[in-house]
Parts: sequence; C-alpha cells; structure tokens
Amino acid sequence: MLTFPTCKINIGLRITEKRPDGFHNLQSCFYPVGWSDVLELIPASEFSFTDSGLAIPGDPTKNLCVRAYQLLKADFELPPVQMHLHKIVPIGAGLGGGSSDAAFALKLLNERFALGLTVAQLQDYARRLGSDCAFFIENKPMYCVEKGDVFQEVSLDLSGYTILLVYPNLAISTAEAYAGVRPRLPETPLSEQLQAPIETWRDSVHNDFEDSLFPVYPVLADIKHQLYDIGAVYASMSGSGSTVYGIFQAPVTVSNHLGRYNVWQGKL
Ligand SMILES: C[C@](O)(CO)[C@H](O)COP(=O)(O)OP(=O)(O)OC[C@H]1O[C@@H](n2ccc(N)nc2=O)[C@H](O)[C@@H]1O
Ligand SMILES: Nc1ncnc2c1ncn2[C@@H]1O[C@H](COP(=O)(O)OP(=O)(O)OP(=O)(O)O)[C@@H](O)[C@H]1O
Repeated sequence: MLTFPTCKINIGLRITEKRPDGFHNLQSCFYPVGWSDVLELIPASEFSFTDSGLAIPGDPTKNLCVRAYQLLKADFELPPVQMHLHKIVPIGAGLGGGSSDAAFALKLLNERFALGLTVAQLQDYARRLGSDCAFFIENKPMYCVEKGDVFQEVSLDLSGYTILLVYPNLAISTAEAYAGVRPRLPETPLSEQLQAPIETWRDSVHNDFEDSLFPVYPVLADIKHQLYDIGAVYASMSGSGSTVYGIFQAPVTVSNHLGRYNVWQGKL
C-alpha cells in the first residue's frame, strides 16, 4: 500500500506563552499543501524500515515512521511490515514533513490491518509523536491552539490560489527556533485577522518566528521580499522556518534568483 504524506504551511503563527511543560502555546492556521513524500507499507516476515531520496539526519531506527509503528504495536497485534519512505519534503523546513510521515503511517496501519481506530483515537496517538502530528490525521485547514494540537474549525478556503514554497537549503531546528522567541499575547487574535480579505494579511497576519530568525538568516527576509516583488498576495515564513511561501492569484514564473533554491509550486 502506498500513501503520500503531504506537508503544511502556517498562515500566521503567534507564540502566546511558555507552558509549565517547557512547550509553548500558540495560535496558527495550519493549511495542507501538496508537496509530498511517498510511504509504502508491505506485509513481510520481519519488520524493516528503509528510506531513499533526501538524506534524513539521525538514527533510522528512531524515524517517526518507525515510532508510529511501535506505538501501535504496543497496543495491537500488528503483523511485521516492510516500510519504505521516499523523502521529498525538505527537513527542518517548517513544513511538518516528518510529522506528516508519522501521521500517515498511523493512518495506513489503521487501514491495512483494520484496527478500527477513530479520528480522535488516531489524533491521540499522533500527539504522542509530536505537536504537529495530529493535524495531519484529518489534514484539512484548521485553526490550531495550545501546542498546535488542539483544533478549532476554520472557514478559510484558498482553493484556486497558487502557492510557491521556497526552501533556501538551510535547515532550522524547531527546538532552537522556539528557544529564541519572546512569547506574548497578540492584541488582536489571529482568528479575527484571518477573517479579513487575503489582501489585508500582508499588514496584519504575522509569524512571530520571523522576528528572531530574519536577523540571523537575512536570506529569509530576502526571499519574502522577492515573493512580493513577483506578485504574491501574501508571503510569510512557515512554522519555525526555513521555508518561505508566497500565495498568488495565478501560477508564476519563478525568477532566476528564487530558482537557485529548492522550490515547489502548486494549487492550494
Ligand atoms: C513550529 C511548528 O511547526 C508550528 O506548526 C510546530 O510548533 C513544531 O512542532 P513539532 O515539529 O511537531 O515539534 P515537537 O517535535 O513537538 O517539538 C520539538 C521541540 O519544539 C519545541 N516546541 C514545539 C511545539 C510547541 N508548541 N512548543 C515548543 O516549545 C520544544 O522545544 C520541543 O522540544
Ligand atoms: N520521517 C522523518 N522525516 C524527517 N525528519 C525525521 C523523520 N523522522 C525523524 N526525523 C528527525 O526529525 C528531525 C527534523 O525535525 P524538524 O521538526 O526540525 O523538521 P521537520 O519534521 O522536517 O519539519 P518542521 O521543520 O516543520 O518541524 C530530523 O533531523 C530527523 O532527525
């Protein structure tokens, strides 16, 4: 069985407070984007995990796909499987790629072995693997609060718009990015700003990580300016970086300047 774990962008990201558990509460709209990995699962005589495509740093036995399998195996009689991940979505990119792999692995195992887990149960398993993971169970636009794993329905529909993602070949660790932020409650809740037309977002919808990361990595601010220069209606960094995205009315010609990076264009 094959599945295609997509990624996400954050439209606005306000870090509101540090929690007693060391994590941060946030407000953000998570929106699915079609740039995807490929995950294959085949029943086998013993468990194995292999990967290809982009090199994944760290120990493969701790890959989030393996951890997803082990999590379910602890509660169910799961037969052994051969798992293969072809990695396409950049890593340390603010796109939640690894989290998506984990969530899609949970969904695939649930389906293949008819475990009968509900969406809420799958989300509970996903939360144990990472803050971004639970979003990818339903994988639809959501207003996310707390650690980014508590959801409120959002009536945002950007279908028809084109998105251009620019990964500047620079990995940013999520934990380090959080260590650099100064949490504070925004004067206007993000949910209110998102109800205004997309043309207003440039002046209102903000990713708090930009404040601490743009001075350290000037290339990020440069990409954001370039995206506005080529006609983006709205541009922002996603998550804790380093991907910067632009939302456009129609498909765009990627300038030579941006073409030097790892770019992906598609429909929202
Ligand atoms: C930046 C975002 O991508 C926005 O969607 C997410 O908040 C990151 O979520 P994630 O990559 O799933 O992060 P996790 O694997 O849960 O946590 C990695 C590290 O990021 C920090 N972290 C993460 C999420 C959060 N709400 N507060 C945090 O402070 C913690 O130091 C944690 O040790
Ligand atoms: N399937 C996977 N894909 C990517 N990284 C993985 C995966 N499984 C485990 N990891 C580990 O997670 C680290 C990347 O985590 P990090 O949260 O920075 O990036 P991400 O999952 O690509 O997305 P984001 O930057 O949005 O959080 C990698 O360095 C790797 O050690």
